[in-house]
Amino acid sequence: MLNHAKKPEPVLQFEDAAFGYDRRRLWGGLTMELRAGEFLAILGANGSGKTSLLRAVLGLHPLMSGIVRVVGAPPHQGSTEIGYVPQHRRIDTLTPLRARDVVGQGLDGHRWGIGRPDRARRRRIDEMLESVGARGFADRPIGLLSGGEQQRVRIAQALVADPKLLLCDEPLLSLDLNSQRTISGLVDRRRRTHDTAIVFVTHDINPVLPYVDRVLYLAGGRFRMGTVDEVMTSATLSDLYASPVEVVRSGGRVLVAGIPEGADPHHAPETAATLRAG
Ligand SMILES: Nc1ncnc2c1ncn2[C@@H]1O[C@H](COP(=O)(O)OP(=O)(O)OP(=O)(O)O)[C@@H](O)[C@H]1O
Repeated sequence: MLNHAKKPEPVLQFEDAAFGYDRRRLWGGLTMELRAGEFLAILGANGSGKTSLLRAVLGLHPLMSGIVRVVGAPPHQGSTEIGYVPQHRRIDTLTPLRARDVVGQGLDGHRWGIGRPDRARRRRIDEMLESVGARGFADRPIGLLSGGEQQRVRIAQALVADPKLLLCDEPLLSLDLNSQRTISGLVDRRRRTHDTAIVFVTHDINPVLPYVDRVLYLAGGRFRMGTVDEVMTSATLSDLYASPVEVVRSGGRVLVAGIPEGADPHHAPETAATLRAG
């Protein structure tokens, strides 16, 4: 019997896409598809255009050329298909919002927010807070929570309207190791339970190493895309940076040394020293 089942539509699609500001091109020639439940990590040098890629997906800035589609349609601001965790900034201690209010903001303008009785809305928010382990501080002012707690709340806000695509911009920045593990684990669980596709910008692959399906690595106007094993190698990164870069797998971690100075201050020189010592 012929199988007429249609291949599911990609959640995110780029076709020969190029991005830049004014006439300055940041990257180009990007063709890729992300399917439901896939976990894509975006790594790369500072200023290589990782956040800009998210801006293109959010419809905040047009591509220079090529095509980007979110669930088959051109991106547009306020899309209900996308949940977004912007780059981490500490929230002011005087912000007069409780954690649950911040999660509730994720429903404003969405189908869950309109015409629903308060009780249903409240239940939805409670479920979301529970799923990220934030019920215990649901009624505390957001500004008084720790960095890791605030980040749980931000993720709950991004997911509460049940998007098909979750974009996270450096969600682990300035979190301790435990919180990094918690946050990465939460994001992974979501894609497993809800088939949400994940785009996760990070300067360190290690906290998400167990979860990542593919890596998109941007540097110097070029990129490489593939599995961790394909991309995180000395040969691939040396080629991308046009300079010798050493990648070593040790104790289940990926250690990178020799990123050219100025290209990525997150990869501090001591990493190289540690590598040589190890
Ligand atoms: N609105 C804008 N107009 C003009 N240039 C911009 C704009 N936004 C960002 N840029 C520039 O584009 C480049 C890429 O910025 P982007 O934030 O996308 O990089 P990134 O890879 O996310 O960097 P980082 O790792 O430092 O967060 C930078 O040189 C930045 O200064």
